[in-house]
Amino acid sequence: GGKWTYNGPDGEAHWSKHYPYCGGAFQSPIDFQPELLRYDPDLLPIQVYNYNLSSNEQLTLSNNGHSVQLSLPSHMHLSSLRHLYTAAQLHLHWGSPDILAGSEHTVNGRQFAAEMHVVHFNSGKYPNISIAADKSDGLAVLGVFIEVGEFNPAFDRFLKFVKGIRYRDQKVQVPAFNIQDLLPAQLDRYYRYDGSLTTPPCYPSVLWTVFSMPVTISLKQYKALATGLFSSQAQEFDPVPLLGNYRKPQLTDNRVVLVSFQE
Ligand SMILES: NS(=O)(=O)c1c(F)c(F)c(S(=O)(=O)CCO)c(N[C@H]2CCc3ccccc32)c1F
Ligand SMILES: [Zn+2]
Repeated sequence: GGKWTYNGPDGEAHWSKHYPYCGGAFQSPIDFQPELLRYDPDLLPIQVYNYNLSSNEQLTLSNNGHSVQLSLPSHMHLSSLRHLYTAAQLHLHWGSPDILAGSEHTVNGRQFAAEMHVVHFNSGKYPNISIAADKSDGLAVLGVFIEVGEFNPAFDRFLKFVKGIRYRDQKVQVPAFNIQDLLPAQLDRYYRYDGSLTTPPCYPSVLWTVFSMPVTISLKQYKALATGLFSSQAQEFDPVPLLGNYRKPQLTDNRVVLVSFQE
């Protein structure tokens, strides 16, 4: 799509000029404030299928100018939801090298260092993600909060290759690995609400599942993300660092956030 950024004249306050949904209702991310939360005992633990990819498969790691993105094969899917959702890609949102705050969703005002999104589309109803992207039941995204702490070997399976995708539109092939190792141990504790893409075109088409348990990566791993990437192309003169690629929390429009846990 057109050019949009996270700051300046094309920043998020201006997105709705070219992408009307960005100024609409049911936008994401949101702040999970205690008074919005309602426990729902019917929320089952998330079940992932075929996330354990074999290492002789290859995945495409790319810099799309807005994030670092890892393509995911179509035999990976989520099952415990009303429809069958097939994986498409995962990407991250992060802060800056000195400000370790870059998650999109926040918990009672607390922003985590980063956030990973695993994007799936409703393959039971739609042939591909582009068709599904603007349908109200089109997408299901898993959100994972990331804190800085212990080194994370699973994240290093792709973070160690970011040197090869420093500039926009660069891609590298990386050996596949068990994508479930990127998720927190507890898949039964999560926030659930209806929202949108957090980037233009901001379609209100996402069933959000954000795990309450964060994962950790080391400071060195975080810095690889926050200092290693540019949103500009390799041949451009003034390189634009890719950092702070998170949208601020949006109005809740009296939406209820269901939680699968009680304490
Ligand atoms: N935070 S988020 O999960 O809402 C989200 C993003 F933050 C994000 F950056 C992207 S993107 O494709 O990398 C770039 C802009 O669409 C997508 N891409 C999705 C949205 C629609 C679409 C269509 C085809 C392929 C991927 C996507 C996304 F769903
Ligand atoms: Zn995202």
